[in-house]
Amino acid sequence: MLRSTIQASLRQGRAQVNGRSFSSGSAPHRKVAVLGAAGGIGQPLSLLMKLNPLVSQLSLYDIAGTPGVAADVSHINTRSEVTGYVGEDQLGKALEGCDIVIIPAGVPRKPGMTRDDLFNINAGIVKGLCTAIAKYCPNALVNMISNPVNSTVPIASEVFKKAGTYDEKRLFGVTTLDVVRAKTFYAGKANVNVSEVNVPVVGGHAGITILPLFSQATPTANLSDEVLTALTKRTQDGGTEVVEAKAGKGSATLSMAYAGALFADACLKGLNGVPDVVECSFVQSSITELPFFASKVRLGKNGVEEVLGLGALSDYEKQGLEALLPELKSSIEKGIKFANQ
Ligand SMILES: NC(=O)C1=CN([C@@H]2O[C@H](COP(=O)(O)OP(=O)(O)OC[C@H]3O[C@@H](n4cnc5c(N)ncnc54)[C@H](O)[C@@H]3O)[C@@H](O)[C@H]2O)C=CC1
Ligand SMILES: O=C([O-])CC(=O)C(=O)O
Repeated sequence: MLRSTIQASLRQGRAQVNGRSFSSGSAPHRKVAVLGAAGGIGQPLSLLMKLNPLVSQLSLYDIAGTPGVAADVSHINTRSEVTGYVGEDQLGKALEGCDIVIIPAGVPRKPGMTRDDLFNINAGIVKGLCTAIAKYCPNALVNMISNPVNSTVPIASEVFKKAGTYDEKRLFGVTTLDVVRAKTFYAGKANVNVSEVNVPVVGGHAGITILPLFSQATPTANLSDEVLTALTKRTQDGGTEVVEAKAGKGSATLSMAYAGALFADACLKGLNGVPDVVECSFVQSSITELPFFASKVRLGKNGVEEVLGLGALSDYEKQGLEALLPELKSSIEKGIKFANQ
């Protein structure tokens, strides 16, 4: 995982790709852009991507503040060359030749808001950035962090369709933070080593659309229904827990940067041909009646290699799945409608 990759790179300047070890200089060239790089997520995410030896070129773009962030991050003695780009005039250069574009651009929540309350501002931001991606790096994998993910991913798909560049294998809503939280909370209650925990989280990325499948969690533990319900609710409300604790100063940034860096690292490994890279993500899907759905996805050289099924669900999880479908459907439709206005 990212942690071991980073440690290995710092110790030896080497990267593991497809079971082979490359010196950092000989791993495949990979350009990664962070759009919104000067923000609360963007800055620590830029730092973590700078530590990733699979990245050779790091492109940091924002509407303000990127020269400083790029100068700062560029002094770190790791493989990638860092360039800062500021303002729309420089967006094309930031994107040209990108293998992966990570998008944490947009406004965060304040207490009392839902993620959907961000739609009016963030939908336009995402539409603009995706229009540029279609023009300057149509083959890049897009990692969408900007909320509401349940709508911004459908917006991106429509923008790409209109531009004639849509490839469903290359568009991802980043739901890794839900998995990170589910693992942490589960380990606490199950009293197991958190580094060994796996929990799939499916559905979408807002409230009840976030459905952790604790019945499939490993290592297994005999938790009561009451505990499983509490764990599910805490995972669904994890974002709100942080928004309230930050009391008006934004939403999760550090844990999101970690989660975003993990997901981008998985995408890089997939591109580089590492086998059996599986992460949960909100992607075009046919495993439910909805056109987009988060589930386990096998990543490969072209992005999504396989969307994996849900596996066996408990009765509680089956009910959660039924309950989330209408809300997720309407968020998806809202995004599609906006993009086609
Ligand atoms: N997917 C997930 O799990 C999570 C998603 N988020 C979302 O990530 C987004 C960013 O959150 P923060 O970094 O905390 O916000 P922030 O306000 O600290 O940073 C956002 C950055 O985006 C930039 N920006 C605005 N318009 C832009 C444009 N057109 N092009 C490029 N950059 C632009 C701003 O200048 C700012 O630097 C929010 O929408 C938030 O809800 C946050 C946490 C978790
Ligand atoms: O809750 C928010 O607004 C930010 C977010 O998506 C999360 O932390 O999961």
